[in-house]
Amino acid sequence: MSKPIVAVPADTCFFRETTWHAAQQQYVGAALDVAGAMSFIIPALGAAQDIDAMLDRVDGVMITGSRSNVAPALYGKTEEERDGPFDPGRDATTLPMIRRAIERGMPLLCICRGIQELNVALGGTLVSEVHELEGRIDHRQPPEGDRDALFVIRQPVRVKEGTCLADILGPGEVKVNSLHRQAIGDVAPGLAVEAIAPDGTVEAVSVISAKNFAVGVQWHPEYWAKTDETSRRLFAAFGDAVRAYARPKDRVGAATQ
Ligand SMILES: N[C@@H](CCC(=O)NCCCC(=O)O)C(=O)O
Repeated sequence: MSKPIVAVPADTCFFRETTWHAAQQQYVGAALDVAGAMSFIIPALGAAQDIDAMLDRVDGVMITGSRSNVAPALYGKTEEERDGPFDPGRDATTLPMIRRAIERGMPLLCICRGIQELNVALGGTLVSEVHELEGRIDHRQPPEGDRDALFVIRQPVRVKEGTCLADILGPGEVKVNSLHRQAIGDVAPGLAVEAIAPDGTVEAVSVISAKNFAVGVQWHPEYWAKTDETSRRLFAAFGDAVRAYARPKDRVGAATQ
């Protein structure tokens, strides 16, 4: 059986005087090395693309983190300067892809911005500048250091009993990294909260009606997926789901050879 393939929606980036559609090495590398899945990076071109035609050709969807934020208008909020930076092309691609992947029963892993997109896609809201909210801790990346320092494993989160995540990680406390200014506000109907930070910030959710693995995490399991057991287990579970989803299609392929 060839390695399964996951769709990875790109960020819109601008460098060398032009626009690129890109995904970071840490995500596609963890998908290949730990989940055992190849990545098709999907341009952030929104409705101009046939989402179903793309999903027909993959075995799962991984929504990555990004420094950009979901447009506030998508969750009924008036836009403020502090809500940016934005990536409307990514929003226009990820939100319909998330909804369609769930409807089709495809494995779905949403990371950091990805959990925020999952929540908005299903009707929830976000809060900005979490660290300024009463009783909340600072979830932003550490103020300095190299990339390893920014993604250091440092924050406790509690995985709730009886959840999808508890089946993968075990219930109780795990340590994660944290690099986000926004967080889930109103949890979307159809999402179950699976893990929370000590200040009550939602750190993981799952799709209640999902016919497959459909999990969002606010932290970054991709970064230490090879060496951190909590991170590794999450990516391994995603890979198992993607391979199981691919198997029937692989048999069809073999049958027609
Ligand atoms: N922009 C959102 C989501 C944060 C996120 O995905 N961070 C990852 C970026 C880290 C990096 O790649 O440098 C928020 O701030 O909440």
